[in-house]
Amino acid sequence: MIRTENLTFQYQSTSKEFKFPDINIDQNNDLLILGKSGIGKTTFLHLLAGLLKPQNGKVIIDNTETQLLSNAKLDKFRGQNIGLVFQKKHAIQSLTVYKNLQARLFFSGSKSSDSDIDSLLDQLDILAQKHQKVNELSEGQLQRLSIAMAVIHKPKILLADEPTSSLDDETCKIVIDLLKTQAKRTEANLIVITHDQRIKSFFQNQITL
Ligand SMILES: Nc1ncnc2c1ncn2[C@@H]1O[C@H](COP(=O)(O)OP(=O)(O)OP(=O)(O)O)[C@@H](O)[C@H]1O
Repeated sequence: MIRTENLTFQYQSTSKEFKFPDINIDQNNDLLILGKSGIGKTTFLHLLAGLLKPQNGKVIIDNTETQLLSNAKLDKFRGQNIGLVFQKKHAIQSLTVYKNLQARLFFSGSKSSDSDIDSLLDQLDILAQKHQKVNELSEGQLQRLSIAMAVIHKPKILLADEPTSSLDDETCKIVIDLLKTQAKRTEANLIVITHDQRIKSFFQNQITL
């Protein structure tokens, strides 16, 4: 469960103050956040993830007000409870798919059996690439690995930043289906931010910034 109250944010070097609408998502629900380029979608997502701290307002995940946590506690909380699918891929290039997932588990302080890892890679159709290095993967396989890395530790909240903007229609649908399936599997709230109008029909709950 995630909700926000009266969130505002201002980058240090600028005079513009962002004011974000309140969101309130119950367990197992998804939300699509739409908005044109530059409106503040990534900024909002970073506030939800605790990568930025708001000037005012609250971000409440389960019963934790994350903006009140110290930086160290926030890092730990994020590592355990939040899965992030970014536009830029965060895997370590020189390591294999499997080693990247193990590293992700290590940093989140969670455990997963080898058979669970295999099952996830199989669902994402990259099991054959398990022992391949990241720099040997195709773009589509990299995208699937970034989803695997975002969900391997079974986060409560799965946040995706423009996961489909560079994809063709067919792959776009596959990626949204994968995100939804994985969110269901871990009983996570899925929040997707995008300017990609194609994915509107996939989400019941939507807001526009
Ligand atoms: N670190 C920063 N310092 C100052 N201004 C920033 C910073 N990051 C983003 N901005 C500005 O804040 C505004 C919102 O940026 P943000 O990335 O949140 O928008 P967005 O809606 O995600 O855009 P896009 O769809 O193009 O990715 C933009 O005008 C951007 O230039």
